Amino acid sequence: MDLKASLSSPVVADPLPTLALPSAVMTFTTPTSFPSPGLYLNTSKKKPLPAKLEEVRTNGWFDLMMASSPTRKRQIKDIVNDVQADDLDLQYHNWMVDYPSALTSFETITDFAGSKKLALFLDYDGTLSPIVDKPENALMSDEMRDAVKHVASLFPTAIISGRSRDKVFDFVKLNELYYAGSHGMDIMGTVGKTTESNGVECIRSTDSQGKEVNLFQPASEFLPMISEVYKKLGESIMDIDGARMEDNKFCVSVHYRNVAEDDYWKVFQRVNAVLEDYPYLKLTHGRKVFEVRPVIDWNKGKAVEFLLESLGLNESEDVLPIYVGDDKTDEDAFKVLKASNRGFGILVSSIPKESDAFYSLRDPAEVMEFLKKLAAWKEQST
Ligand SMILES: O=P(O)(O)OC[C@H]1O[C@H](O[C@H]2O[C@H](CO)[C@@H](O)[C@H](O)[C@H]2O)[C@H](O)[C@@H](O)[C@@H]1O
Repeated sequence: MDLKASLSSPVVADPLPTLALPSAVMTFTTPTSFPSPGLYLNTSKKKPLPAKLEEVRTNGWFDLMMASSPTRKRQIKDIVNDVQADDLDLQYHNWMVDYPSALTSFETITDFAGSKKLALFLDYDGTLSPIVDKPENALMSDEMRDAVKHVASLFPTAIISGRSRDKVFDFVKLNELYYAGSHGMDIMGTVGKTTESNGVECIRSTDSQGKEVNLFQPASEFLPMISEVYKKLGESIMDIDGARMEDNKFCVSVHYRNVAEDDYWKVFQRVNAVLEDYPYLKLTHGRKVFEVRPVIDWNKGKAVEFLLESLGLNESEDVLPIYVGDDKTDEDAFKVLKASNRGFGILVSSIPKESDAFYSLRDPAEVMEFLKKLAAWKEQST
């Protein structure tokens, strides 16, 4: 959707393939069925990870690790130099020509939305809560919670997070939302017309309030493998000061935010070594975190499509989905919206980044302001 240019470019066809579990969700073709635990533990098949450290270096993983989500200390060290600070400011402002602020472009957005029904998708860490050193301290402010609650009373709203669904619910504590945890591999949605997706059946369940819900868990076969690798990874990084693990149910995070820079590489090597034995798991990289997850063709973008479909919003031209997120994994959702030519992404970033989002917001404080403005606009216009 060329929202910035004309607000009306032609709709492009959905390029996403149809999937079917278990074999078709695999992003590589060799295995035709899911291996037994015995097989996948001792496999020597080529893993979908950079094989040699040299290759890894040239592929840019090392640079990524150094650059991702600079620590506050480093940011301060950087900005003590006024000239550098001015330079960064200028770079950011230049970048905003391509990714305008969703706040300053608010009228353009609402003009475009017109009478369309908005559907909101929100990432959690770095979007609704600021990035902090300890994952368990990434609390959402009460003011943010009120803002999310308010928009959710006006538009269908979902949180899509890399965290486990339970954990993200514990942070957000709002029953009026839909939740997708583990990068969309664990969705709790409405009991609507969607009973399956890509060959995976939804499971009928009840939520904490006893309401009937649909659970969609396309990676459930991977649970034993994930808990095994969680244990092995934990053992392998145990001696690295500051490195820590997080169990996100269908994926595992290895955090290195509190590791000395000189040891970053060691963390990567250890993770890589453990994953040598797991060709059915892949490694992605977030903000000072490695994310280990099943090699199924499922991500936050697919989760957005699934939720739109299950909410009965997928076919309608009158729906405008907006996705707000800060991380690499949110790019999958930005891409889906861009390709389907219907909605758009908003990247939360205080530094210039290449993205498939259309707009930007600097930080969670600006996200909150944007949500409040959306709610006020909706209430005024009805
Ligand atoms: O998809 P998200 O909701 O953004 O989850 C991605 C990861 O977020 C969390 O880690 C990030 O936030 C932490 C708390 O601010 C921070 O300490 C860490 O450095 C960041 O990477 C979460 O803890 C991870 O498990 C998620 O994979």
